[in-house]
Amino acid sequence: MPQYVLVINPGSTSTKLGLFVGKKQVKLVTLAHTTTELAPYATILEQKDFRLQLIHQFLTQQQIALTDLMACVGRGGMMRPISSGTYVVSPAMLADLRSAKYGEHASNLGAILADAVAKKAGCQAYIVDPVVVDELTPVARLSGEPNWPRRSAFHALNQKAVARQVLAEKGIQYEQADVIVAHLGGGISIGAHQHGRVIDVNNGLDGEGPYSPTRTGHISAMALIDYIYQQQPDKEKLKRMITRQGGLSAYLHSTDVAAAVKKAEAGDQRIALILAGMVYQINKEIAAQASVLQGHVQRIILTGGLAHSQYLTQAITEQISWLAPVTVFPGEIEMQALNAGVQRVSNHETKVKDYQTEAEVLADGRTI
Ligand SMILES: Nc1ncnc2c1ncn2[C@@H]1O[C@H](COP(=O)(O)OP(=O)(O)OP(=O)(O)O)[C@@H](O)[C@H]1O
Ligand SMILES: CCCC(=O)O
Repeated sequence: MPQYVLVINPGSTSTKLGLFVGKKQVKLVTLAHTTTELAPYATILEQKDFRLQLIHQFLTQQQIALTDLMACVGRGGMMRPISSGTYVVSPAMLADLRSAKYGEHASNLGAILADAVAKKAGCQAYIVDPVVVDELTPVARLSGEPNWPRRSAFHALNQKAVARQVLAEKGIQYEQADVIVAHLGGGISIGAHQHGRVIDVNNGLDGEGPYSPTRTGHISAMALIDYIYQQQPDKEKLKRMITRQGGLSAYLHSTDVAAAVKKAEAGDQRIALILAGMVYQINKEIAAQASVLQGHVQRIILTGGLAHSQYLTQAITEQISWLAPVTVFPGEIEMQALNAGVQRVSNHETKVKDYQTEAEVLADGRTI
C-alpha cells in the first residue's frame, strides 16, 4: 500500500528532500550543491536531470520503491499569481515554469521534479503555497507607473506555516489574527498578514524592501538608469546584481552571515555598519507593514536562516519591540508545510486547486 509522501524543495544552493507518512516525518536530508557542481548549467531548468538523479539516489538509499509513494510535492515557483492552497501539478503549470516566463527561481524546479517522479511512480504531484501567492489588496498593487504594477512574490509557504504554528502555540487562530512575518533568509520578505491573508509584502525579487544576503532591496531608480547607460550591462547581469549578488553579497562578497557577525563582534566596524544597515531597513519595512495593518499588530515574527543569529534578532527586537511583541522562530518549516498541504487534500479537509482555473480568475481582472 503506497503511503509515503515525497517532499522536494529545490533551493539556489541545495535540494531538500523529505519522506513523510501522514503527519510523521520519516526522513529529511539537505543535499548541498557547490557552485562548481552547478556551474555547467546555464539556467535553473537545465539542472533538472542533475537534481532528479539525486532524488532517485535518495529513494534507493532509503529503500523506498516508486510504488511506495502515494504523492510527490514540490515547492511552487514563479507562475501566474494565484491564491494560497494546494495545487495539482498540471500541463499549463509546467509550461509556464519551463518557459520561465514569470521569472527564474530555484523553486521553479519543484513542480517539474515532483511531476517527473510522480509520473514514474504513477501517483499525483502537487505544489503548496507557491512564491506567487497573491493576496494583495487593489491599493497595494499600485506602483506609481501604470505599466508596472507591483506583484506579489515572497516566502509564502514558510511565512504562512510559521505564523500558523506560532499563533496556535498561543491559542490564536491564524485566520483571526493580524501579524507581521519577516522571513529573513537569502532573500528577505516581510508580510502584513490580516486574518490569514497577506495583504501587502515587499517583493525582494523586484527590488523592494530591505537589502538581504543576496538582494539589493530598494535602490535608486536614477542610479540604475545612469549605470545602465554608462556600463551597458546585459539583462542577466543586471538581474543577478539585484537578486543574487546584491546586499551583503555586494558589500562583503559573501553571504555567510554567521562569519560576518563574528567579525563584527571582534571589532570590524565596517561589517558592523553593514549589518546595522540591514537591521535598520528590516525594521523600516516592518513599520511600513504595520501602517498597512493600521497599527493592529498582535505580533511580529522573525523567521528564516538569519533568525538563527542572536546578534541580529536582538538588534531587530531592541529597535522594533515598541511596535508589538516579537517572536523569533529560526529556520523554516517548508518541508513540513508542503507535506501538510498534501495531507489536507488527502483527508478532504480542503479542496485541491487547479492552476488553470485559478489563474484565469485573475486574468479576468478580478483580485483573489
Ligand atoms: N547561525 C546563523 N547565524 C547567522 N546567519 C545564519 C546562521 N545560519 C544561517 N544563516 C544565514 O542565513 C542565510 C540563509 O537563510 P535561509 O537558509 O533561510 O536561506 P535560503 O533558504 O537559501 O533562501 P530563502 O530563505 O531566501 O529561500 C544565509 O545568509 C546564512 O549565512
Ligand atoms: C520569491 C520568493 C522570495 C525571494 O526569494 O525573495
